[in-house]
Amino acid sequence: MSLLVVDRLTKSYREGKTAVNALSFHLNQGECLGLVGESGCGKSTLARCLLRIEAIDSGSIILNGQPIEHLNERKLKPYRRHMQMVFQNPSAALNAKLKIKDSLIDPYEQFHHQLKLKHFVFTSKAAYIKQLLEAVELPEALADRYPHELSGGQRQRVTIARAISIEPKILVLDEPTASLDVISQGAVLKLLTSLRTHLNLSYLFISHDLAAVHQMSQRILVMKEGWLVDQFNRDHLFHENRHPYTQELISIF
Ligand SMILES: Nc1ncnc2c1ncn2[C@@H]1O[C@H](COP(=O)(O)OP(=O)(O)OP(=O)(O)O)[C@@H](O)[C@H]1O
Repeated sequence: MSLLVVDRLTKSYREGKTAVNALSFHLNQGECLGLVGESGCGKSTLARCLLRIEAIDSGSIILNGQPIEHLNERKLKPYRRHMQMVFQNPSAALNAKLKIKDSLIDPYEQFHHQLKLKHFVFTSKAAYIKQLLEAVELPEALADRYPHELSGGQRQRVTIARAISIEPKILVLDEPTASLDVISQGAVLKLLTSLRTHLNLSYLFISHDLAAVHQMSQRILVMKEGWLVDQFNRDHLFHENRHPYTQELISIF
């Protein structure tokens, strides 16, 4: 059974524009599914819909066999834990007034009643924070700093540590390296790949960068103007029967 099944998901904004059109796909346990498309094609809207940050018009989102699209906030809470998101801009995602350790502990404090951690061990707040920082290859000393005292790459590692802290099944990664320089981008992608294996995570990896999506993913979805126009195994990227739009993306690969 797939971990996440999305069936004919549709989302329009008030202006009448349909940002996501009858989109269907599935995500299997342990895989990285790439989603590529140019700016404005609806990638972030889809991500926000999956996380139920944004209401959908129609379609269904089935997480672990349970339709979640109509659940109210109270009933949604047990499912929220299983799907976490990493945003493009770590500065916006972290509270500037909180020390790193306080941002990192926040998901645990929200969800600890329902957590059965398998990888991390909670013996004390300090010991747990130390494990989280180690997992994303950051020095323990950063725990007492504020976000502005970290580099962009370090800040994104903190948001990744926070997302994995409650051991979700799925990470929705929305352009997680777009705000970073090329060296940090490569390092963060490498870290994400290693975390997926070690924590048995599944990723929806969203990017406008086909090369990054190809590097990270086992299967690839291509979106254009709200529609899913192509989907294929990563090894089939260069097949001649690719959609013309995918071929256009390949030409600027
Ligand atoms: N809150 C909103 N209100 C109205 N229209 C919106 C809103 N958010 C997105 N849109 C529109 O929906 C479409 C899809 O936007 P979306 O941000 O999902 O695309 P994207 O592929 O993630 O783009 P980018 O890569 O630039 O972030 C765009 O036409 C955008 O203008």
